[in-house]
Amino acid sequence: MTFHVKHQDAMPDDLRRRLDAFAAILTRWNARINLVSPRDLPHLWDRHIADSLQLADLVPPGARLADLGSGGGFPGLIIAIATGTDVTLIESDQRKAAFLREAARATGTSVTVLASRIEDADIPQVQVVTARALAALPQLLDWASRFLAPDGFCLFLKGRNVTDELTAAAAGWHMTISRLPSRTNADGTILKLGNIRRARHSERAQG
Ligand SMILES: C[S@@+](CC[C@H](N)C(=O)[O-])C[C@H]1O[C@@H](n2cnc3c(N)ncnc32)[C@H](O)[C@@H]1O
Repeated sequence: MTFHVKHQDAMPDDLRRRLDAFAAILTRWNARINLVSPRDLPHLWDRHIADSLQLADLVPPGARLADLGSGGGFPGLIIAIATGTDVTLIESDQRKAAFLREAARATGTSVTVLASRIEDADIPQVQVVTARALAALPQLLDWASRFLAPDGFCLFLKGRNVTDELTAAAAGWHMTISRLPSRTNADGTILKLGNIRRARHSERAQG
C-alpha cells in the first residue's frame, strides 16, 4: 500500500520512519474504526500529522503533557513520537484507546493511555494540556483546569470560530492569550493559554 505522506525536508530519518509506521498502522485500523475520515487518508500528513507536529516545538523540555480526546492520536501521540515528552492520552472510546496503545507500541513510543472520560480521569498535574477537534473553548478550559499545574498552559488547535470561542470563554475565565497562525491550515489558529483562572462571578455560579 502507498501512503500519500509528504515529509518535511529537515526531518531526521528515525522520526520519519516512526511517523511512517504510525501512518501505516492508522491506515490499517481505519478500515475497522473511524480514526480519521476516509477522505482524509490521502492527506494524512498535511491535515493530521503536520498539524499536530507544529505543537511539538511549543512543549518545554521535561514537561508532562495531557492530551484530551486523543482519537487517532492527534495531537498527543504525534507530539510524544516527535519529542519523547511524558504524554497521557485520554480517550473514552475503548477501541480508539486500543489503537493508541498499539500505535505507541508500533512506533516505539512510551505514553500512558487512559481509556476514560475526561470527567472521570485522575492524573498527576501536567504543565501542558492539548486538544484538537474536541469541544468549544469554555468546555476545554473547564476540563483542562483540573489537570494543569499553576505554571502550566494549554495548546489548543482551533478553526475559524476561534474569535467567538474566545469571547464566550472570557465570560468565565481569566487567562493570557497567544494566537499563533497555523502553518498547516489557512483557517487554523494555535491558541496558547496561560495563567488560567476561573472568573470570580463564574465561581459563584458554579456554587
Ligand atoms: C472529533 S474526535 C478528535 C480526535 C483527535 N483529537 C483529532 O484531532 O483527530 C474527538 C475524540 O474525543 C473523544 N471524546 C469526546 N468526549 C470525550 C470525553 N468526555 N472524554 C474522553 N474522550 C472524549 C471521542 O471519543 C473522539 O475520539
